[in-house]
Amino acid sequence: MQLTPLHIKGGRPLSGTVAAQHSKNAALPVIVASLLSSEKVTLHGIPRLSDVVTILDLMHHLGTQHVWVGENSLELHTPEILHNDAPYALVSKMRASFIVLGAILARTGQATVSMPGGCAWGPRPVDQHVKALRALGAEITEDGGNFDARRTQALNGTFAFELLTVGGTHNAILASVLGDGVVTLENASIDTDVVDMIEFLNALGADIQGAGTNTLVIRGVSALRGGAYTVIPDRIEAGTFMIMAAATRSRVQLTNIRPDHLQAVSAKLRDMGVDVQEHDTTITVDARNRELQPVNITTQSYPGFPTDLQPQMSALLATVPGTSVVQDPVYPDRLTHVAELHRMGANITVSGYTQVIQGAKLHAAPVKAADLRAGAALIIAALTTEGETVIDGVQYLNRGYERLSERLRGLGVDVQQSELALAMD
Ligand SMILES: CC(=O)N[C@H]1[C@@H](OP(=O)(O)OP(=O)(O)OC[C@H]2O[C@@H](n3ccc(=O)[nH]c3=O)[C@H](O)[C@@H]2O)O[C@H](CO)[C@@H](O)[C@@H]1O
Ligand SMILES: C=C(OP(=O)(O)O)C(=O)O
Repeated sequence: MQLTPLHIKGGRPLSGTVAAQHSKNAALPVIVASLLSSEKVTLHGIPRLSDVVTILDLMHHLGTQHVWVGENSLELHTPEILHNDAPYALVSKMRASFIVLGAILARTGQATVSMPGGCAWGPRPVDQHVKALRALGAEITEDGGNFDARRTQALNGTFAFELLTVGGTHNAILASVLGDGVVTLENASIDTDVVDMIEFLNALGADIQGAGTNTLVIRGVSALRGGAYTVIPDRIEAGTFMIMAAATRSRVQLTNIRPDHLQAVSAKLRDMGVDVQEHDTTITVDARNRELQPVNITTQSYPGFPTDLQPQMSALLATVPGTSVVQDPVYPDRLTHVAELHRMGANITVSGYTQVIQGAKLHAAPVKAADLRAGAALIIAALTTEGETVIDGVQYLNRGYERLSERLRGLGVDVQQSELALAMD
């Protein structure tokens, strides 16, 4: 869907308080995990995002009935799986959809799921998802861009991931929860979004030990019951607002925060000279009257500095005098923001996954987001300029930021856009 561009007039500080939304990347797997129960599940803290609409379309195809029972609360019910397949048209829109493979396989013993579509910034393989399921006893064939997975008995045994993968860990857990097997996953992801899905599944009666460590032990159970669960706050969205406050030399308070999930971001902003104060569920970022310092950043799996905040941080550093080096080995091609920042006067040299950034004063320009976090980076850059920046590609922002222009306005940003009316039913 093509949406009207954002028009942002920057050059003035932000102020006030913004409540972080609940986590997109935790909500999506929790929604998918509800497929493992035939009973009703109520989820709170589901952000109203286009990615949520996409996953609900796919769930509808699989046999899930859903109803919004509050602004951010969703009731899901999958009495039975009506279709064992996730076709390309539904999976290609969003890579996270691929984890329905494990869930359908667990519930029915057979699943056909299309290979996830190529992402805006480069290749994102699923070899570890497939290796894990095969090692645990599933038969998987690949034909015409589809994976066909079958199991004749419950998954069982041990698999050690060759690298840390959030989605691969989600998929292997989902495939192992039901049945009479015992699965051990080694070198599993300790990402907050994996821990959240495990806590949700355990609340429904699953037996998964080791959440937040690299070794997970999943003892299969015969069925999951229904229940209610609240998804964690969105650390990436919160981090985006923190970086925005630093870039505009402002003081902003964030509520609905898990400060422990944002340690790497808080530490980097403090290294730059920003005052970051943490309380139980709030963070206050104060960069007023500060001369920020350049820093070097290398992305890592959680709890390291997240790749999902790399473009935003690069935009901030593009305005900070001195030389910063930003490296993103997690997604070496995640660089679509760079050419657009160049249009705004940024001095960024790219070599492989390394950006060498010389801070400069940016100016307004028409720019285009090619993916979600690149769009956020362009907003951050626009807020530092005096003129009006027109940002196209708004549909990507609606994948991950709830009511964004309204919330930016709440912080004093001069932003114009026809608000997106998402079809959320
Ligand atoms: C919807 C969602 O939650 N998306 C997040 C999730 O994506 P996603 O779950 O796709 O990311 P992964 O953690 O799987 O990817 C991490 C690294 O492992 C590699 N890899 C992954 C799987 C595999 O089978 N083979 C392989 O080589 C990837 O190319 C990447 O270099 O975690 C990423 C890393 O924190 C975030 O950027 C995404 O926002
Ligand atoms: C990259 C992201 O999402 P996805 O993995 O769905 O592309 C993201 O949330 O930044």
